[in-house]
Amino acid sequence: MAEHYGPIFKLNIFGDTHVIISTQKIAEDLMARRGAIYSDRGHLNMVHLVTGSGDLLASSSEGDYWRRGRRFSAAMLTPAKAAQWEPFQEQAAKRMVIDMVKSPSRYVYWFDRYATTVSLRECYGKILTTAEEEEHHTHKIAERMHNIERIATPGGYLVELIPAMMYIPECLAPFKQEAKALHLIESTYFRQLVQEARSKYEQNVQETPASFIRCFFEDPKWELTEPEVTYVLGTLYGGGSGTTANAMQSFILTMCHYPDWQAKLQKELDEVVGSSRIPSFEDISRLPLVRAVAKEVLRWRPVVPGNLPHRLTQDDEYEGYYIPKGAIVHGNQWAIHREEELYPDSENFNPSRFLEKGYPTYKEPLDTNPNIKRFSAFGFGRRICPGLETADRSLYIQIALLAWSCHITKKIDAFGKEIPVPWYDYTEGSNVMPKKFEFDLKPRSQERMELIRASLTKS
Ligand code: HEM
Repeated sequence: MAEHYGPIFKLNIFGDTHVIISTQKIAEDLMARRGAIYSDRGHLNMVHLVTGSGDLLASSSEGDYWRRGRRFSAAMLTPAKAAQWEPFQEQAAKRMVIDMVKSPSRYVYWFDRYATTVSLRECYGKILTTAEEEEHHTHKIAERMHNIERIATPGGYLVELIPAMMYIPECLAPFKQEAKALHLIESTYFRQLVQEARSKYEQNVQETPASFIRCFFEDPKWELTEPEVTYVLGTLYGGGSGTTANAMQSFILTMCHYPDWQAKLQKELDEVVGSSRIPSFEDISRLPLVRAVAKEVLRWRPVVPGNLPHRLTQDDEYEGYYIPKGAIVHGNQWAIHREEELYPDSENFNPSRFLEKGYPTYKEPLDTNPNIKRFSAFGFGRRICPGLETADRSLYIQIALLAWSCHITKKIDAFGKEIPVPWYDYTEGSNVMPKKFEFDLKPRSQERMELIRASLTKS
């Protein structure tokens, strides 16, 4: 569409103006530089009903609740604060690798479990001790995210097209009954997590581990009520769970398609880390290819290809182009990530674009670049993903450990032929992942697996 209509164009959908932006420059000019008027969100009646009163931070209007919730989230997720979770991320990544080797076909679960255990630890200080507990919470948050995805999908509910339906009494409106049931499930779950954390905190403050909720309990400056913080944390927990896991699924898919890049990744890890110790966060500054691969996976197969829609709060004009107040503005990541001037030969997965002089996206020094700070895969302006400092660490450590210890290939069928892996067969919705595909994953050596296992039992 962008090729046909240009880098910015308008669509009228059932009376709403939608503006589609397909270049980095326009996205930055409008959503970042004019962020004061481009940072509201569109209102979805079903999301509003399911989350109680529009309390999901990611979908809430740019009002007082969003500002306070956003301030709290940003303070919890600064680079310095993000670093404190590295030991848990390393631990969870090692467990992911060990189980992945045992059962690669359960890859979706292993990546989801990684994200769930890390998010629960960060948000609520919660440590899961049994496999049953892990399964329970991993499924619970995955199901919740699928429900939100489903109800937020355009065209799913008539009430989004005919807002007057909101006046129909609940007993005559099945959509309201469904929303109420979903609200009860998710709000009960989020509330239980907060209550459990509070009772542990009140029983023994000294023993309560660091977490976002502990910061909330200890400091009244956040000016959030407990019901509000319950949903802010619910958003961070949910936001951190699906996205990182989806990106890791795309990483596996990419390695199946590009074995040469996997070999280069393994070479970098072998040179920097060697075979007698495990990669850790301390190595990341000397692993530019690990960072470049993570960034290129997010560029090539963005997790949120259409970004989350921003809403304009007053009439605006951009280079002679009129954009009315209330317009719903889409930063089309899929197209932005395929801008040829920025990403030459953009259909090709090529981490060199961040590592070699001559590419427009090359940047020195290579001990900190490439990185994903302010990268379009995380959105734009005041609504940019607040979780990117923990997301990048999660991607780096999982990619480093997987590539150091394992070899990922396409699967071979009973006749010795490779089972093809699709280039783009993804789920629909705002937050996408590859549909289930087959691949093979083998340890590069038993010694490396043994090192991982031994380090796990030690800590
Ligand atoms: C690979 C991982 C991730 C990707 C690709 C991703 C991507 C995004 C994108 C595209 C947005 C919308 C930005 C916009 O509207 O312009 C967003 C918003 C958000 N993300 Fe992430 N995210 C990731 C991980 C995380 C993590 C780990 C957390 C929590 C710790 C998180 C929490 C949030 C929240 C709370 C919002 C809503 C912000 C707001 O509306 O003010 N995300 N994310």
